[in-house]
Amino acid sequence: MSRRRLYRLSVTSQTHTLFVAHETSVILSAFQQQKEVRLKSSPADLVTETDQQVEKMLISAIRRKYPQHRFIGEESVAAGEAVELTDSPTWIIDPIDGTVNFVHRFPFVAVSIAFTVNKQTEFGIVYSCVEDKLFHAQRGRGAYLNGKPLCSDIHRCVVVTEIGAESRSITCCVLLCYSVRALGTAAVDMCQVATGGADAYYHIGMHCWDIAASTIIVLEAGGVVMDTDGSEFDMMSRKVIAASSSAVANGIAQVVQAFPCRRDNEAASKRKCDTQSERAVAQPTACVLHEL
Ligand SMILES: O=P(O)(O)O[C@H]1[C@H](O)[C@@H](O)[C@H](O)[C@H](O)[C@@H]1O
Ligand SMILES: [Mg+2]
Ligand SMILES: [Mg+2]
Repeated sequence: MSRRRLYRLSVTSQTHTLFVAHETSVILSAFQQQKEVRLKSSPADLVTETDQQVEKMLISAIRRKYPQHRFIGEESVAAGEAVELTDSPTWIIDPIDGTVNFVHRFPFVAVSIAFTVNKQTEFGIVYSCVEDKLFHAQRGRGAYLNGKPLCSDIHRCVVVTEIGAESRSITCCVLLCYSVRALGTAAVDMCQVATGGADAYYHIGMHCWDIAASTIIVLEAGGVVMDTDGSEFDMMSRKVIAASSSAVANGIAQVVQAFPCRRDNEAASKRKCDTQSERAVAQPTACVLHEL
């Protein structure tokens, strides 16, 4: 039987510095510059040349070391590559999560990288560039923020969610007795659950590359992740609830009003036409949010 290669994520302060220096200097230097922006699926779903440049840099750097590995990259998929998660070692990359923020210089932009083998996430990294916060986790070895262990214990009633590119279909509901926050980057939004800064995060319509890394960070910090209907989490379903406990997650699942959302690993052509039908089908619902 082939020896299963063990992949270790050794994020030392030196790696942190390396990671920061290498990948995000491009993002940080472009952050203050004028940008050439293109629309993708909606006015809340943008791409810049920096998104594409950083994804190319990451993939070519990893491919030099691991030529057999596979990739699911947000901008490669946007350019027509299929989303296909197999048992092969696979890197799931969002080069800039929070591109709308990046374009508007709203200081929450992150690089999100997850690594899976046999469809199981081995480690995840979310680097919030402007904040200089490196969230990372390796399966079975805990979750960390800038080298310090994370624990998602409950103390507050804060829910993080987003009304992003899917805003034509507002997955909104009556969220009683919660304070609601949204940072504009699904990856960093979800990491707030791992820090204990939020009780829960939920989203319908994001993509696997938005949350593949933050999912393992929440789990390794002691949190739970599930589908918005309370069933088992499926990274390709574009529906997620992350929470500090099953009780909180199930409480959110009871009030989230889902809308139809084509899976990430559906054929691209099907995915596009369904976006149109999703646009037609889903009606914005009244959203009543009660502050504490
Ligand atoms: O396109 P990027 O990588 O910026 O990811 C964002 C999505 O575009 C939004 O729809 C979604 O609502 C989240 O904001 C997510 O972070
Ligand atoms: Mg993203
Ligand atoms: Mg992105």
